[in-house]
Amino acid sequence: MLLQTEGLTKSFGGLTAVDQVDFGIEKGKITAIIGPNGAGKSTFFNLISGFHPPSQGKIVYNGTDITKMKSYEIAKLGIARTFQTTHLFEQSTVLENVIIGHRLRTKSGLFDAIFRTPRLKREEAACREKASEVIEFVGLKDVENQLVSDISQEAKKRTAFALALATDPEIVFLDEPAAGVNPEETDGLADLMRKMVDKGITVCIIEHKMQMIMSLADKIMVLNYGKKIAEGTPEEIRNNKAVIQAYLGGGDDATAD
Ligand SMILES: Nc1ncnc2c1ncn2[C@@H]1O[C@H](COP(=O)(O)OP(=O)(O)OP(=O)(O)O)[C@@H](O)[C@H]1O
Repeated sequence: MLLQTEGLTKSFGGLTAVDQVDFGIEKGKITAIIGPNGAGKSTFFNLISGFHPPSQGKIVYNGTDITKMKSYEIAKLGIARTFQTTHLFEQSTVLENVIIGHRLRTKSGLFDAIFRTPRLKREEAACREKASEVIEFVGLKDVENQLVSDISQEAKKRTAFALALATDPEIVFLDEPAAGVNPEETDGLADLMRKMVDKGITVCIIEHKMQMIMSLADKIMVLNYGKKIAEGTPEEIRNNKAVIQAYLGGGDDATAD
């Protein structure tokens, strides 16, 4: 397993958002995390990417215990995540957004910026090159100089992917990559995820669009009230009684596409 959690738990006051979750993510595969609203999916992502410290349990990545690491240390190991498109700078271009995102993760500090050191110049050139490469990869070359406020929701999603890819990750965590886009655009984003896997990147997604998940994922984990209630192939999950009960019982919208 590329990434493994053991007894992973997060409590917020009296509420256990993630409850004793043991789960493994296999290298080179697409893994999906599903579950009714409030099931703990985003919190699970936040624990893995170091945005919240776990209350209990362990996270092991490539043999390294990352449980207590800070988010920037985890990012350096090759773990990336996307944020909602609302995190993009609307009044900057696609290219600028990707460059800024990349710059935030490179090393030079205020000293370099004031004195325009060779290191800064080298890093700027490398950032531009990398940004250009990932923009091409996600299919946004033709809109790279447009303001984010002027591009479609699908293109914003692709920009969010590009931001994550600019750090050269081994694994990317995508939080609802297809929320708010139409079925055709959803297919395009699914193709992009497959292309990422073909490039050797391991993909883990949270998504409510079941049709997409069922055709895309190699493995699915289902959370409900913070607990893992099932894991398996799409076929196994489709026929799992506990899963059907969780969705029907919760009146969730997850079956709608
Ligand atoms: N920072 C926080 N402080 C307190 N409670 C939180 C915090 N983050 C999440 N929660 C709670 O933890 C539970 C799980 O939330 P989480 O966002 O992880 O669920 P989710 O499965 O991603 O839901 P959705 O599908 O609606 O996005 C919810 O009850 C939520 O209110």
